Amino acid sequence: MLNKELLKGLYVLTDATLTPDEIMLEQVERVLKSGVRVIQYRDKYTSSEEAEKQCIRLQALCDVYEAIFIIDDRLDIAYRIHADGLHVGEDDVSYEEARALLGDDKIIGVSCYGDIERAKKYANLGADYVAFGSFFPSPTKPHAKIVDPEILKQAKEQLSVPICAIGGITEETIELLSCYDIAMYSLISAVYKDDAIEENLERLHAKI
Ligand SMILES: Cc1ncc(COP(=O)(O)OP(=O)(O)O)c(N)n1
Ligand SMILES: Cc1nc(C(=O)O)sc1CCOP(=O)(O)O
Ligand SMILES: [Mg+2]
Repeated sequence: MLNKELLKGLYVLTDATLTPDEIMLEQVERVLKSGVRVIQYRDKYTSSEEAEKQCIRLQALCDVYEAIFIIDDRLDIAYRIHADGLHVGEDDVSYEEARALLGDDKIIGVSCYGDIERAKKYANLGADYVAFGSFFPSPTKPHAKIVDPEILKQAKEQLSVPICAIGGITEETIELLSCYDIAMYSLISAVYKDDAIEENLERLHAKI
């Protein structure tokens, strides 16, 4: 049975550039050994066949650490490999379709950008978390629209599901969000910007 209580703290995503397949498993295991318990595979380019093989490896690794493994966008792979969960955005498969296929026990997160009404809609439909952002310029997603962090205050007041922030979150910017007392902070480059993964995570953990 999935432990949805683990939906808290740092939520670390993979990246086609910063975590290439040949070193991804080793990097993710270092992240898990540092105490992170929510991992996401996010890759827009790899073929479905190769992505599925990598997701099988990542799910097995997360199982060893009793961590949650979520796949971005790719409902077919999440279903076929019985992944812990899926993350969907506005241009992806619908939340409703994903929930119908994956069932109630799996975790489904929804991107809500700067839209509190979208978050309320999907939280009411049963989304297990909602993600807002980007709050700061993101090296990984430079064209993402910047969102006012005040939406996190509204979300805390109006939503009862775990709230997640994403976009340009670093050891400097995370301090600007910690006052909102949200459940999860999603990040990529602040962790994998260099090979000092453990030190990067230690500094980030100290800020939340
Ligand atoms: C936790 C979390 N939040 C946001 C995203 C963004 O996903 P992405 O597929 O890059 O963009 P959208 O499809 O949501 O517009 C994510 N992967 N994880
Ligand atoms: C995957 C993603 N989604 C975003 C959104 O705004 O929806 S920003 C983003 C990239 C996050 O990477 P970094 O921590 O390197 O900024
Ligand atoms: Mg998406």
